[in-house]
Amino acid sequence: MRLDVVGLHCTRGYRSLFSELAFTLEAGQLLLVEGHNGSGKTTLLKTLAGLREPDAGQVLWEQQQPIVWLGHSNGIKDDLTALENLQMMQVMAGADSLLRRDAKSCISTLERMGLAGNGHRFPRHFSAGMKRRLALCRLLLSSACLWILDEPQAALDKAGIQLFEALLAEHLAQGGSAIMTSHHHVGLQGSHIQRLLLAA
Ligand SMILES: Nc1ncnc2c1ncn2[C@@H]1O[C@H](COP(=O)(O)OP(=O)(O)OP(=O)(O)O)[C@@H](O)[C@H]1O
Repeated sequence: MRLDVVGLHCTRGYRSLFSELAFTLEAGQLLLVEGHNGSGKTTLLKTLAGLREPDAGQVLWEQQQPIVWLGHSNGIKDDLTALENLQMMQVMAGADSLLRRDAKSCISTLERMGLAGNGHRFPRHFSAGMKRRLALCRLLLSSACLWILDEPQAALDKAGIQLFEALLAEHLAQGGSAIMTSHHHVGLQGSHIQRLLLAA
């Protein structure tokens, strides 16, 4: 997988957030997008995910690939149980046939995310951190090579952050890539990590 960003320019209202932005992301690499509130991180991530058009420039894929998108909103349904939410995530990730949906993998995913025993509960009764853990289950249920994550650690406790970082490290070690924002310290290190500071 290879993603090239060339001459990217985005405005919001009358304000230019960034221009002539360029970078390349390859298999196994993580891009950390940093910057203060309002500097344009979410706008950049949405543009990279194809959820909004840039004002100029291009986002080029070597080969169009499925992605996992996780924004500020958890994208979970309060009126479905946690397990039903996971089944929905499996379908969204491409398991469109009833036969391919796998209840066992949903249960083990909940266990891995520290939500064992909560499968038949409704997320409307979950804490904010539990909802974020449920949302992060989509990372385990998808085989997409690129994760685009907007403040994935929001609302997570220390154990939740460690769990997320372990998932991310595993994904990168397997040749996956990720682009994420964070106002928290990210405890991963190495030459496969790039940083991009937006300073609008
Ligand atoms: N729908 C919108 N219409 C007009 N301006 C917007 C809209 N959404 C965001 N903006 C503006 O775009 C700028 C960048 O917003 P963005 O959400 O990308 O910032 P951010 O770096 O992700 O911020 P934060 O760290 O607070 O999440 C801000 O100045 C914001 O006011």
